[in-house]
Amino acid sequence: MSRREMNFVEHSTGVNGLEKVILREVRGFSAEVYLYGGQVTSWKNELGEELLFVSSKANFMPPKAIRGGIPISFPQFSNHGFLEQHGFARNRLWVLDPNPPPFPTTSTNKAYIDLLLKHTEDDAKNWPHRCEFRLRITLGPGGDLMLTSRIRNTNTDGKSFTFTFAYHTYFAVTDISEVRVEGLETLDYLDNLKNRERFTEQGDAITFESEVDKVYLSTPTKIAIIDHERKRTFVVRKDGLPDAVVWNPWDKKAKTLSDFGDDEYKHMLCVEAACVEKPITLKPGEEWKGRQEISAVPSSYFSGQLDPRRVLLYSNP
Ligand SMILES: O=P(O)(O)OC[C@H]1O[C@@H](O)[C@H](O)[C@@H](O)[C@@H]1O
Repeated sequence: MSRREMNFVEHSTGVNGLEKVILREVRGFSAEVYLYGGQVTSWKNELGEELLFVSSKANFMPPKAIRGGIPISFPQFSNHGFLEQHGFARNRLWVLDPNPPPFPTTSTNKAYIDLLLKHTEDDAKNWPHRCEFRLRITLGPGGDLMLTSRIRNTNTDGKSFTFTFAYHTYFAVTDISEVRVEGLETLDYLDNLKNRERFTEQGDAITFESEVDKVYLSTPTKIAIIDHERKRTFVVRKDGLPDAVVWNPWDKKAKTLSDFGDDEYKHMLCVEAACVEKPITLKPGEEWKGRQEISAVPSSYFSGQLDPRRVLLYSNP
């Protein structure tokens, strides 16, 4: 199919009648986004292989968040505050943004949508602020998936607000015990399993043999997740998001999650571009931007560095 005939953006109905949007690119890549949560729930390569994990037990039913894909933690990461766990953005109905402010750079991407989350009077009871959260989700011609969040303080009472944030990305992996994460070695992290105590990561790349729930601090902008068995490497690139959360519930915790299969921990790993340690403060009228771009490449392309041809070809803004 030629690029001109292609339907890059299709509006459709998903599980339980929830509205979703399918993004497609010419070579066969696709992604699905639910308006509920403003949440990516599928990202497939040109062979139709699913790259994100969504639990077989996920509830696609408000008010619970969808377990898998890319939920958004806002305005509170996890339980680091007095709001509901991971904030409210992941269990609100977003709307299509009819008139998003332009991005400073022009791009020829066609498979994208703009979503908007407006803070309701109801939400304001728990979080007494006004804000506009604009989310652009783009599927690039090379299959890369880009999420850009623009959050603006629209308070009219002159008050600033403060938030923490994460793109809670669930990557699909073949076997967690054969997975390695590169880019976080020797960094400091807060261990959520040890009262957020601060430690320093030792040695080599990170591997997995038990529950992990860590917030790595001030990480490089590029992190690689290597799935040895599938010979696939996910590359996470991030901007405006200094931290990175790594989470896998392992067997015991998995059993306590009602929307997560007992053995599913073997096939997922969350690596989350985040801003946790130093919350962001916005004055009225100010805007913050945070961006995550993920790509999946054959592992042979990755040897400590991204393949330079891909970087040149697909580094879209
Ligand atoms: O079950 P939830 O609310 O989606 O959270 C899942 C996990 O999300 C991670 O980001 C947190 O670090 C964990 O502490 C938490 O358990």
